[in-house]
Amino acid sequence: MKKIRVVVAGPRGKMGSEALRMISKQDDLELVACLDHKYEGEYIRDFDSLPNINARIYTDIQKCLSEVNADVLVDLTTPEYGYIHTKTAIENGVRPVVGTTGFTDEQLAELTDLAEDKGIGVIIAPNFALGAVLMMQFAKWAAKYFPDVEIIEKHHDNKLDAPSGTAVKTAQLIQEVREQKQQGHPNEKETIQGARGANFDGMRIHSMRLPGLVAHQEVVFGSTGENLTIKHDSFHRESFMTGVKLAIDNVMKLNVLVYGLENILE
Ligand SMILES: NC(=O)C1=CN([C@@H]2O[C@H](COP(=O)(O)OP(=O)(O)OC[C@H]3O[C@@H](n4cnc5c(N)ncnc54)[C@H](O)[C@@H]3O)[C@@H](O)[C@H]2O)C=CC1
Ligand SMILES: O=C(O)C1=N[C@H](C(=O)O)C[C@H](O)C1
Repeated sequence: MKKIRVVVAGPRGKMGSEALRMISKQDDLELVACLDHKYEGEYIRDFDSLPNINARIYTDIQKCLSEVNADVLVDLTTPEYGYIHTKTAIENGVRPVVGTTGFTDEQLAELTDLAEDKGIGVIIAPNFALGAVLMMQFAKWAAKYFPDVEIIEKHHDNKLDAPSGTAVKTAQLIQEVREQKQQGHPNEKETIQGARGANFDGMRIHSMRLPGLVAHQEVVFGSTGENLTIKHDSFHRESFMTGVKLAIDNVMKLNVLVYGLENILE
């Protein structure tokens, strides 16, 4: 069996280290290298907290991709470097699977065009947890009938981007079906700036950051005399790994960029 040769960017992070553990258990995946911003030339096996894998760490993506003959780059880093890594991977014919959130609309559009030009598969998934993907789909369905909606996302306090990628993707999916509407009282005024949350096409997104949280979201719909709440919780980062594996397998069959795991679920 030919194994898929994978590079992981961000191997010491919360998600990256979980991805290494997942990859180490798969017969059809091989971790061939990692990208970090330090520890050039060291090996994953030398870190006590990481699985015993004989993969070298590179700090220069160009050098890494020219030496290791990778099929897929899994990026779990930061918005700034995730974008650079994704672009460089596409330019080098390596298929990116990107969990990193916080890309701008312009960056997503540019990467979409680049993938199309090169005819290369890319998956950018703001959330790899299957339950979260279903939560977003259920919210899209509900929004056809309930145009009054607010999104509350709750994350650990080491998160760099707000709102979360999942909240933005949820709002985008809702926007596709929701009748355009400015919610709340037409004359409402914030006496403290930000009190009503971020405004996405008239919908409000509220971001909580607290120690102890992992990744949680509620989509709350309001109507006369009733509320509907669609809720998802990730209590452990293992919850994202089924989706990461699915994305690695599927990106090998694609020749365009897809944004959201729902596009590859049967
Ligand atoms: N799509 C999904 O299902 C999920 C996405 N995420 C996203 O994944 C990203 C990472 O999240 P966490 O693991 O929680 O963060 P983290 O802070 O634990 O890990 C990020 C890692 O990236 C590394 N890094 C920073 N600059 C780098 C560079 N230039 N090259 C290589 N590595 C670099 C850091 O050293 C760190 O180890 C975030 O954008 C987060 O929003 C997180 C959870 C699930
Ligand atoms: O940073 C995180 O932790 C997460 N980020 C993703 C997001 O921004 O939606 C996915 C998940 O919510 C965890």
